[in-house]
Amino acid sequence: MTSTSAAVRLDHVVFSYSDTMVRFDVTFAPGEITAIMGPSGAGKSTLLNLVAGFETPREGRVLIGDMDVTTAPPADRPVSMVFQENNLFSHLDIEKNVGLGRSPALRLSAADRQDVAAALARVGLAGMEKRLPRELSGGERQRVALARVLVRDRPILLLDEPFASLGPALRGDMLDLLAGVQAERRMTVLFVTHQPEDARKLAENMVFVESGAVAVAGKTADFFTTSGPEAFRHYIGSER
Ligand SMILES: Nc1ncnc2c1ncn2[C@@H]1O[C@H](COP(=O)(O)OP(=O)(O)OP(=O)(O)O)[C@@H](O)[C@H]1O
Repeated sequence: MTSTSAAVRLDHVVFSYSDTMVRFDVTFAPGEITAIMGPSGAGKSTLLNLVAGFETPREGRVLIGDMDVTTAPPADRPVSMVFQENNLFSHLDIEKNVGLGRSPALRLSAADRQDVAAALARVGLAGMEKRLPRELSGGERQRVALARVLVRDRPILLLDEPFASLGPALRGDMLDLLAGVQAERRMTVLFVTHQPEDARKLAENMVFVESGAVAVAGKTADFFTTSGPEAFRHYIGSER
């Protein structure tokens, strides 16, 4: 089971909430991880919501590979999403929460159940199938969300500060897990984070969003040199 890599493109997209307008014209490299950084309120979550289909552009197009998904409902897009929290249904055990990635009605074949078990083992949660989300730590809950991504097996993964509420050591473990999973599946990953070191560790590419638009896009390594973009250096508080 392998997702096929696909680019994500926002082609001259314009979108507005009541008093905020964003304009995005950007392409995310297929099969790679791109960190999306920028000040609070810059429009990072809005960008992910446009790709996921929770918001629809007023102008422009959203493309996933060759597919124009501009007006497609979220369920029809080849996308998985993990938020900072509340990814799981509290009344369903872990196995069912992961199974939802395969069948929203939880009609699971024997092969589906095997995939659920394999995904839970892959994220280090074998044996916890019957627990409820409240019986897990915050880090374990995010592992469950990742296991669901694995059984869903879509080519695009959107992550909105998924590890922000975890301590540094745990965050490091989760980044390693995510890097491993991405290397196996070659998903196109858009990873919103406020942590420069997370971007540096995980993401080959970086998109810096400011005031509702992409201010700079490039290789992550270039952002961290002394001649990296000034807006980014200012944002991370570096005077280098
Ligand atoms: N549902 C909404 N209705 C109206 N305005 C909204 C809505 N969601 C976001 N906004 C506004 O759109 C702008 C961009 O918000 P967004 O959540 O995309 O920013 P962000 O970069 O993800 O911020 P943060 O880093 O704080 O999560 C903000 O000014 C915000 O107040």
